Amino acid sequence: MDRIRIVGGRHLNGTIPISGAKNAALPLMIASLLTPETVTLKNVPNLADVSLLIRILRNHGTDAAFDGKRANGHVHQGDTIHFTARDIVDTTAPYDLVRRMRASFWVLGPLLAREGKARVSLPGGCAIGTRPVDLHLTGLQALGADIKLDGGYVVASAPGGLKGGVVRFPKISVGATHNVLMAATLAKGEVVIENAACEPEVVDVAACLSKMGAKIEGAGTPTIHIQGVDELEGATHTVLPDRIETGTYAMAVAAAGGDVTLEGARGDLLPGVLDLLRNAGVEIAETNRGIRVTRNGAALRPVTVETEPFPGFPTDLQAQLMALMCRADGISEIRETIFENRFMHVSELTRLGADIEVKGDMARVKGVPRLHGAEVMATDLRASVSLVIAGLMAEGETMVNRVYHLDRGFERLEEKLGSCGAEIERLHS
Ligand SMILES: CC(=O)N[C@H]1[C@@H](OP(=O)(O)OP(=O)(O)OC[C@H]2O[C@@H](n3ccc(=O)[nH]c3=O)[C@H](O)[C@@H]2O)O[C@H](CO)[C@@H](O)[C@@H]1O
Ligand SMILES: C=C(OP(=O)(O)O)C(=O)O
Repeated sequence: MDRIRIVGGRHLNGTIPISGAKNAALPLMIASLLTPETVTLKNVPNLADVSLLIRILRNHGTDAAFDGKRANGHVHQGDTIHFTARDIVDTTAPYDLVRRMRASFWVLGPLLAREGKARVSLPGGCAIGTRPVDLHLTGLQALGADIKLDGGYVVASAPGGLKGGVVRFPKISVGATHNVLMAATLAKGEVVIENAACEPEVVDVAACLSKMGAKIEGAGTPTIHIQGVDELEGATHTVLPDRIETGTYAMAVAAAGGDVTLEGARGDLLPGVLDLLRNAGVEIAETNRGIRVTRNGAALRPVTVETEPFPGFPTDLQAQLMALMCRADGISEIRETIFENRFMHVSELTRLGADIEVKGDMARVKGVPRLHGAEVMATDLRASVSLVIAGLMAEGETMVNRVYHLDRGFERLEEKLGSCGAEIERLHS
């Protein structure tokens, strides 16, 4: 298993290109199941999750063709991939593939909408809570699907096609919104989704579906109206920049000190996060190239924040913020409201000398004058990168084990940080 070695204390200076968003690319790829024509996606990040989803889609009959760049082995910033699901050859998404990644469960809605049936294993993904799928299932049932659970699989059918209806989610779910939104595009009649997720990735998927001929209004607000159509066609769409990668590198620069431009980043995707960092003493400027993050010696002020659905502070940046606040000048309070078990980085940060006390969903982080390098273990995707951020601040060497979690969501992390002056390397074993 690969490991990442970091020697802390180096400032970061230069430019970091921001990749396409993993959490938009995955549902966009899945949306290609809705049409026999080609959906071309540009700016697809080169991540383990993307490769795994390509395997899953190929299993359903999708042809995934890369533009020449990747094939020639050149360094690239964003792949262009053409997805063509001319015929769905298999409506089963097997356990062995789906268990490794949460988003793979979202093939359920599109397969059901197009083929009238689907058999999809219950999903995996980051182990950050129980992560039920009840909202996905009741949402599809409201569109007329018959759903049974059989041996760890969701077996869904709608032989006459899905129909219009009102789906009112009792709780906001990004994945259930994606699943029902995609399914609704081919329903007979109008579908209204109430209490929908407003995340930019939902808006990006809706934009691509609209280019494919779907009739959608209200994406990005809590109420989405979809007028079902008989069929969808091909389209070309560019994946939006990754706001979680953007926030992560902004916090890395804040942690290490220095001056870095996050190229291609969009400030409008991070409302609240940039202001929170400014209040903590980090200089942030939105420029025509992206977002410039500067911290030159100023002390970090502590923060009080809780995670919330968009436009609130994202749970996917909670671990990174906690790492940063380990060196703040005072006590921060960070509350995790989305996932009940998303504090697994705390014990690893403690190995580096952090002073963190957890009570229920609240972490109280008392800033310390220094962190010191140690051997730590990555437990999930965002927890892993929080350890990298802590390693950049720590004195001496930090070794992050189990970095396969990182490769699910961060493209060329060592190269991006290394090119700005970080002492970081991947050790293959
Ligand atoms: C691939 C992807 O895009 N993953 C993101 C997606 O995950 P994911 O789509 O799995 O997260 P959800 O928005 O669905 O989860 C939000 C909350 O709703 C609960 N819930 C969800 C579905 C359901 O049927 N029943 C239920 O109770 C979950 O347990 C959680 O407490 O949104 C999360 C919240 O922004 C992010 O942290 C993940 O990075
Ligand atoms: C939790 C995440 O991913 P997943 O939903 O695939 O587990 C994430 O992207 O931070």
